[in-house]
Amino acid sequence: MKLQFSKMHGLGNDFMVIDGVRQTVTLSKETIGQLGHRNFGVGFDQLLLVEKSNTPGIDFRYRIFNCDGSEVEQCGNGSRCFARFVFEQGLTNKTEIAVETAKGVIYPKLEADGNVTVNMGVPRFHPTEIPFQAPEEAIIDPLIVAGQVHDISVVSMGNPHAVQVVQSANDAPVAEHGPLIENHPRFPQKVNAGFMEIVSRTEIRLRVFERAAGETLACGTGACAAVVAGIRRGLLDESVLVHTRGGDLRISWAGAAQPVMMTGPAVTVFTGSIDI
Ligand SMILES: N[C@H](CCC[C@H](N)C(=O)O)C(=O)O
Repeated sequence: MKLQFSKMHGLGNDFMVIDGVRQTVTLSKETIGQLGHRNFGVGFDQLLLVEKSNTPGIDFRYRIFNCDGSEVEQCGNGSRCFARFVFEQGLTNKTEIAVETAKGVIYPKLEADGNVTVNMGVPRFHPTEIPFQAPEEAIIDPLIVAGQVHDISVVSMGNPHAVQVVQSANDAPVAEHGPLIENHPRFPQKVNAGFMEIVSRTEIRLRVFERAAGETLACGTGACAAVVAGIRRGLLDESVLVHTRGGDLRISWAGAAQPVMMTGPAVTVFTGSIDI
């Protein structure tokens, strides 16, 4: 079968985006892993699958697979690319859409300046919603990593995040501690590990060691989780500029029970096809 796709990225977090509306797409975990391989396949951090939705008021279904083939609940940088893809491909003429994911509905909007703003939904904090093994919800939890106690903040944006504050994002032990946090036994479904440097109350630098993908140049849900964690810790104001290695995101959160808003770019690199 010849599979049509677009190769896209959001701040260097890159995606293979597939139209599952006009194509019949059935991909095994193994096939996705092969497609995700950067030498033997297309190469991507995540594969994004566009599907029809049968839910009234919802425009599309959005499925996300890490490059190892594991299906996950949410992808922030991918949501911006998703919105650009369905518009560019003529799957919709709407610049503001409702998209259902494995955990909730998000609302991307194509802005006139070329950026995409996404209502990423309400963050969750209870251990059972992360999931995370802890007796109760807390703003900070101690986590032993490499024999040292690290103060983390757990946040779910649909997918799980463990965020810590570091003096310098550039010097943070991302390669060493990222995998230890990702695979920590207190996270039964593993976790994305964020390393946040507070530049000011309205600016951070962030690196994220992503679950099943390793460190990416940017992580949209990671940026949302980091800003929410910083606001809950009293370190950040409502609207924050997030510097990632791939570029900048604007994240804002008005507090409990409010959605997190994310604004950033979405780029189509090329369109192609591959026989699978
Ligand atoms: N690796 C993540 C999924 C991709 C999230 C990231 N690419 C984003 O932009 O939010 C996870 O396993 O939860």
